[in-house]
Amino acid sequence: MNLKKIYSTSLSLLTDLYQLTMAYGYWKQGKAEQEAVFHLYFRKNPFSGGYTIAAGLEQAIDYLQDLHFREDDLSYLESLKGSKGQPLFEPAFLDYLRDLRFTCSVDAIPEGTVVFPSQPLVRVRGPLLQAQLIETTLLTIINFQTLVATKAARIIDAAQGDRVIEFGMRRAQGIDGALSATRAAYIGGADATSNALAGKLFDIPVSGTHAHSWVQSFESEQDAFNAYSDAFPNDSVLLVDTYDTLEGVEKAIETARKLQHEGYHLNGIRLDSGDLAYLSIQARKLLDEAGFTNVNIVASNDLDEHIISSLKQQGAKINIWGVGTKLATAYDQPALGGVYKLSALKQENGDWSYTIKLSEQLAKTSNPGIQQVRRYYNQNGNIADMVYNEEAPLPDQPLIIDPLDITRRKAIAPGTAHRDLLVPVFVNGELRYDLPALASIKAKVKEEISMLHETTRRPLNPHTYPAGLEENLHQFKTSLILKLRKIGEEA
Ligand SMILES: Nc1ncnc2c1ncn2[C@@H]1O[C@H](COP(=O)(O)OP(=O)(O)OP(=O)(O)O)[C@@H](O)[C@H]1O
Ligand SMILES: O=P(O)(O)OC[C@H]1O[C@H](OP(=O)(O)OP(=O)(O)O)[C@H](O)[C@@H]1O
Ligand SMILES: O=C(O)c1cccnc1
Repeated sequence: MNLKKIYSTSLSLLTDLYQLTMAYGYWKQGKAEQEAVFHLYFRKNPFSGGYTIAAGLEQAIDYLQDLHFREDDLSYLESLKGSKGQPLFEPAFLDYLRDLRFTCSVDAIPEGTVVFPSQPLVRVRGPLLQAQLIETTLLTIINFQTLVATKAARIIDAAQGDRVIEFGMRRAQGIDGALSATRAAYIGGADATSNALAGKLFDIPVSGTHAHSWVQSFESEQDAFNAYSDAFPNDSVLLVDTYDTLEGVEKAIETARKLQHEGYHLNGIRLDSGDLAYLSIQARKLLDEAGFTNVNIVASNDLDEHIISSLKQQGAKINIWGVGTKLATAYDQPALGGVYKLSALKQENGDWSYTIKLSEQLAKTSNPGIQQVRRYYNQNGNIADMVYNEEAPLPDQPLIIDPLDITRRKAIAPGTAHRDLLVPVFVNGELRYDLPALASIKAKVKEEISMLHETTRRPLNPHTYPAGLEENLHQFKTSLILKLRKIGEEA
């Protein structure tokens, strides 16, 4: 399959087959237009961290806005056969799909917001068939970008204000993995990327050094450095570890002298192996002694937030961090585990019927209702988050209950400042959301993280931020669980 063809196709079939078979079933049952509410949320902060950064909404919006089945999609569906060779879908259903346009209302938490487990990042309300159909695509977009944006934020925190360049494309999960990872890493705080297409598509600053092959292709390391700096007299970062790192630094200093003589300056050196603390300290000493105090020291080699923190503690003299594999692939936790669950269905009499998915594990039992997330804060930062049912009245003094440990409760004093996190994105299929620029999403992440207590930010065994269900919603959920368990026992 030609890559160009993949990237120009409609995304309507970028879904699991079961979304289409359920759509057919709903249509046959006359349930296609029944109003339903789904929520997209995750159950656990990734990387054993204390917070998560929401990302991916812009691409989710793109997908929803363009949701329609083209003739080539319909021909493909027409060609699908059941086990007895009969067509999987009847022609009248394909006609229904041909005319289908997205008419749901969608509320979402803006990209770059700090979020916590069980909070809906996206709420979809509309015809059951449509709201169901979009599950997998929303999840594939939002799960991955949220994961990588969170990883990036942790790495940025560890770098304590130093520049971080994302180098991950070669190890990313395929082409879209690379592009999405670069976008999400930039949102999470990376300053630049080596990925030129992502630079072009998303207007992300691009940056880079050179590879070992550049040095290997010359007679000597010195020739290689001089030649590279001839091409980029003020923008060369020389990779010094092809043969012997500290000898490489000496040669880079020679090139820096040559550049200085010609009225230019060496931008930096890059270390890519060995003991990065020791080598950076020695390299800094050599550079400083030669008068090149402004030459940057870039480091790369399987870095992540833990190694960066350790190198900082060891007094490493690295001021730019190139981070690839472990960022772009979210190496230590390659999936977020976000889910999309049905929580309400409109009955014929116009009343909502609330639904949950039971599980032996409390964490896996979904929440009912038409949910909103309220964040309480004061001048020192965030106090607590509460998921509540928008359809039920809220008490003056709400009580937040941790769904996983009902003894963990937080009462909110009347008048505490708050804001609701889910904002309207589509109203009956019409886009009503001004997409923020990537740079402002990135700035938002910084601001959002600054609202968290340092104990919630710490990478290891962080304090659990108070986030839970409003008491009435919690009680309603408990009563639904008990009722459904009883039904199960009677059956
Ligand atoms: N001082 C240090 N403290 C903690 N971790 C370090 C330190 N120096 C380097 N590291 C990390 O240790 C790992 C060492 O990687 P590795 O075993 O591949 O060694 P290497 O010297 O880089 O070898 P190679 O030449 O194969 O790249 C990398 O993840 C690197 O970032
Ligand atoms: O280590 P990462 O965080 O993924 O950063 C990107 C890596 O990619 C390049 O080398 P490559 O991995 O191709 O070769 P190497 O392993 O021999 O250095 C670069 O020199 C970095 O080491
Ligand atoms: O520009 C670099 O130094 C670079 C780019 C990709 C991967 N590793 C390093």
